[in-house]
Amino acid sequence: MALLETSKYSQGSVLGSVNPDLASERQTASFSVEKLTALLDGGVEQTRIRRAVVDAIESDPVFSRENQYFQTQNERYEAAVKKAVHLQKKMHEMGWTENGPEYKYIYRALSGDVAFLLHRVFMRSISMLGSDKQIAKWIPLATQHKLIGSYAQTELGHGTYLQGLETTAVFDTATQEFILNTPKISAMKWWPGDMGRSATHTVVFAQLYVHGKCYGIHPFIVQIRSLQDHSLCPGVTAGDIGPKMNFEHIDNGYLLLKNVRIPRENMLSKFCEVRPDGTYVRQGSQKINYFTMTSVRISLIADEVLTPLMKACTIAIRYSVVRRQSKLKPGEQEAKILDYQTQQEKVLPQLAAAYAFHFTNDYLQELFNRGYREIQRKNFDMLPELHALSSGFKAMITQHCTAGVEICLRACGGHGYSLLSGLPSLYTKILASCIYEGENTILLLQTARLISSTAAKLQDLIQSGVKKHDAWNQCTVQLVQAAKAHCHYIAVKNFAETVEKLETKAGIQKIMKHLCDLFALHGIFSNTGAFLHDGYTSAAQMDMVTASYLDLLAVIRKDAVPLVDAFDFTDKSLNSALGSYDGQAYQRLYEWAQKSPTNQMSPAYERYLKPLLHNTLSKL
Ligand SMILES: CCCCCCCCCCCCC/C=C/C(=O)SCCNC(=O)CCNC(=O)[C@H](O)C(C)(C)COP(=O)(O)OP(=O)(O)OC[C@H]1O[C@@H](n2cnc3c(N)ncnc32)[C@H](O)[C@@H]1OP(=O)(O)O
Ligand SMILES: Cc1cc2nc3c(=O)[nH]c(=O)nc-3n(C[C@H](O)[C@H](O)[C@H](O)COP(=O)(O)OP(=O)(O)OC[C@H]3O[C@@H](n4cnc5c(N)ncnc54)[C@H](O)[C@@H]3O)c2cc1C
Repeated sequence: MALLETSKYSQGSVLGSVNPDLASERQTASFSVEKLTALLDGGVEQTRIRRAVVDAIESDPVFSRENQYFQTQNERYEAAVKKAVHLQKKMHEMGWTENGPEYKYIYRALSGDVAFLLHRVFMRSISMLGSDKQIAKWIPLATQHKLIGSYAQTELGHGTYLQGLETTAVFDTATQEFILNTPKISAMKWWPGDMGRSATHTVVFAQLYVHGKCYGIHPFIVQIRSLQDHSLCPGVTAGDIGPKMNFEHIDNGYLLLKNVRIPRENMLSKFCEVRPDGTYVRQGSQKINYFTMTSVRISLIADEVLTPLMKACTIAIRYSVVRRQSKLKPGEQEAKILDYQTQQEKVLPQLAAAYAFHFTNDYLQELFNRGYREIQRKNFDMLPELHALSSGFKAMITQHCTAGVEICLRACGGHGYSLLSGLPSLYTKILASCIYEGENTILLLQTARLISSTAAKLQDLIQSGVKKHDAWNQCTVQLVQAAKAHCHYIAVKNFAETVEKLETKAGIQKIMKHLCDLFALHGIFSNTGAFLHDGYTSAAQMDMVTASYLDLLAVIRKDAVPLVDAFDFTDKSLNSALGSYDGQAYQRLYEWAQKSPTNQMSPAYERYLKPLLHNTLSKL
């Protein structure tokens, strides 16, 4: 086997040679991988900065994820806190700052395996909903980690229906304080990240009461643990909610409040305020207090949703060219599984979606920044559109990418089911994105409030005497579908417009055009019924769609490995025995399995197995 020059990204003790089945795939790229990486990063300089951050993080043993698959929840949490604390030192050492060019690459370089995730959402809430005075007081403390924050909105009894939240904040004019209570078990805050063991403060969302009148949900800063000894503050009960499907590194917790008093100044008051005499004043929609969610629904797409799909595509496609199984042509050697059309039809549409949503994310971020600038000028006109788009795209993209990661996992057969492939962890983590920051169905229904076609049915039902809420409920399945289609259409349109503007040099525009066509055709191919039902396409046209779709699979298959190489993930960030740059999957699986604690002698032998076998033995 030729000892080919391995990428600087290959790791570990394996021979160090690239699997020739993988090497050959890199020799026929129709485009410049380096130029595509630079396009994804937004320029050559951005690629350089990102790689420098990756090198600095991955060369530091504290950030290693090598044993991650063998750790308990407690070990994962402790390691994540250690990394979060060490990161502060690292940032200082490297001269990285929150506003510096390196900051946005740190989380991706850590593969998100770091504590205090909700501390960032805590800070985002204060930046967006706090007055200038509150920002000046709390943001420096949070930036320097002189406190650790959380975001406590969801309760045991309510996550979706915010109007139903039961935590109360009653204004006491005499003492100029709010008194916070979670009056019954269903009011207990449940799920807030960093709440279980880390946070000293949190933003609590509670129903505001002044002089007996309820003003709806508002955000309040509450200290929950002592800054001296981390003991719980008076009236506060808090703890960890226990084992989860993933996010073992984050201490999701619960919070009970019993007559906890906080100063009037602790209600976040950029847009809503309670004056000393109890007068309530608000600027703009009352929903402005939901704005943190709107912003996080867009912020989470890149790191929590696109990166996992890109990693899953990288693992599944590299594995699909080193895994040979069964004979495609009699008499020849076993085929690479990526040569089977069905394998192409599994993984290549996911690859196209990863590129499509990368460009969708750029579009959303730009739209959000424009809307946020207006809101900062107290012009709330864009708020409804921002809400509708952030809700719809968060739901559509998380749903699409979660399904895509699962397809990549299943496309790797038995080895995909091993934690050592990296795929199960990617899947169980991305799955949560369909639930948190707004369960997807709910969010699609928010978008669907704009959808005209089903409005007609809604109108007919109401005119026929059906009550409005019943009529709405009887249309929700179609509304959800319509909202998804609406967002998918925008994603296709945006991808096509982006491709139009790409440089033709280096084969970039051509390969992006193929991916855009595949993404669009896959959308039609997967929803044949809807397109035929509406008379939008004829059966003959649908045959053309199918033919073009399947032809494109064979075309893109030739560039599949260079297309995932362009995502530029190091072996350490993939943390996958199947997806390494050198394609030595079998050697890594075997090598990594030896590290598993399950290969140390278990007490089960002496205690149970040996007596069983010997007892049986004596009878033989
Ligand atoms: C900070 C850096 C971040 C970096 C990235 C970090 C990523 C980290 C992610 C990983 C960690 C995950 C952490 C998870 C945290 C959470 O999950 S926090 C909790 C999230 N919870 C939710 O999302 C709750 C979902 N429910 C709702 O949003 C609302 O209840 C609802 C479903 C939208 C309904 O609203 P409601 O007021 O209850 O009733 P309606 O009648 O439906 O709406 C009334 C009108 O208000 C408008 N509206 C609703 N929401 C908004 C909004 N956000 N913005 C603007 N407008 C809104 C709605 O459209 C109605 O308007 P009209 O039609 O004009 O009446
Ligand atoms: C990993 C993770 C981290 C989280 N972190 C945080 C955090 O840091 N802070 C925080 O506050 N919360 C957090 N959450 C909670 C999360 O925001 C909620 O779980 C989410 O908003 C969904 O609400 P729910 O759990 O009440 O689901 P429910 O609303 O009970 O959903 C259950 C089902 O009911 C359906 N349903 C509900 N209402 C309607 C309706 N009107 N019409 C049709 N169907 C409906 C839903 O579609 C869904 O199928 C986290 C959750 C997870 C999984």
